[in-house]
Amino acid sequence: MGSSSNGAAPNNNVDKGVDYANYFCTYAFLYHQKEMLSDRVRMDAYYNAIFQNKHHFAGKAVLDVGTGSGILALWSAQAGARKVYAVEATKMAEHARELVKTNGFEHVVEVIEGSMEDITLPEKVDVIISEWMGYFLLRESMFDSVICARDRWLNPDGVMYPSHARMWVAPIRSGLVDQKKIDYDRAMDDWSHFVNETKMFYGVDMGSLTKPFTDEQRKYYLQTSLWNNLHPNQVIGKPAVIKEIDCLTSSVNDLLSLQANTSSIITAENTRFCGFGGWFDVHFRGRKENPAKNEIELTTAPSEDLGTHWGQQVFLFYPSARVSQGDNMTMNFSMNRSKENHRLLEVEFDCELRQSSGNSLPSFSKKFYIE
Ligand SMILES: C[S@@+](CC[C@H](N)C(=O)[O-])C[C@H]1O[C@@H](n2cnc3c(N)ncnc32)[C@H](O)[C@@H]1O
Repeated sequence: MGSSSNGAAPNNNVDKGVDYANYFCTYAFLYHQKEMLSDRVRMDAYYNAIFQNKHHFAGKAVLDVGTGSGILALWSAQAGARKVYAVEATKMAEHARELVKTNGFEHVVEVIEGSMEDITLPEKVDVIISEWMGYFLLRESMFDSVICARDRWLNPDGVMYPSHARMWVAPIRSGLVDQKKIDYDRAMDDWSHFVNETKMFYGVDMGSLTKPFTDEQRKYYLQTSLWNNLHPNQVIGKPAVIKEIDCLTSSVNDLLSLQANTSSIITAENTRFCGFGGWFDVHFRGRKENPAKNEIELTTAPSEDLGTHWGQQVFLFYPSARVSQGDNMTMNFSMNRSKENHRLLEVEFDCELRQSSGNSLPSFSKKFYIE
């Protein structure tokens, strides 16, 4: 990432072996690639973005950052690309190479096994395509690698696929808030029995470990965000955008620490506020000088029919609070990367609820881990 021109390169000191074990290794399995390839919302969005905008691909050089099975590289070739460089860090590159061969595009797609940050291409490219989005958009921090690729290899008039991204949060109701408290209480009851029995039967007092065990369980059950497929009727307030990203210009520095002050009007009548749901969308718009003919959106918002494998991240507040239509929730949102693992995130909400009557409830805040 050394040649990044407009962003810091904070991950130069990441141990590659540890990063492989923690992150890349799952992508080497076909079952994991299949999960992404079976996500119809994701597949349709990328497919339509490419085939409804063939003018961006026909006769062009394309770079697919993190090609996985090679699907986006193959579609780019089918849409008429002159050359596609398909870069993949894991051994999945071998399967991608096989698919390129059996689908008859060996003369166009070159699969390169290696990390995007380390490899060299013989030319600059007209298009960078990548499916880099993690849970709540930025988990996995893979967009860093796309930024690195863009700064090194994209022609000055090149286009990014996707071109834009947004992060959203909204107040929600969810029965999970009670369930997680019950699970936590059970785990702590079980610990009490365990301490008593260990003392009684084996003569050792484990009581001094109650505090660290409590911290551990509290983090797991009450302070870690959850994957969930929310139904739209669980969203009880107006969703708010907390971050907008222009993939052509944003830098790694822009993503290291996010802050947003925003608010949401409660839209549901007399209900429970249980926390926040978070999701993202990405857009394929080309660039101003070379726009898409058909703009495509890929959204991971709560949906009645087809969800995505990203679902939504749910941040639960216990106990829940009664809210009513017209109440105003103000939020101070911040998000940082975990110090232990730059691919994981820590999120903090500072909130205040002003009721439609004019009363303000005491402010509340909570920190969550996205693991
Ligand atoms: C979310 S998957 C997408 C796979 C495929 N493009 C698709 O859309 O089905 C991301 C892929 O990028 C690869 N990857 C992530 N960071 C990379 C990097 N810095 N260099 C090369 N490959 C990378 C992962 O191993 C994984 O296979």
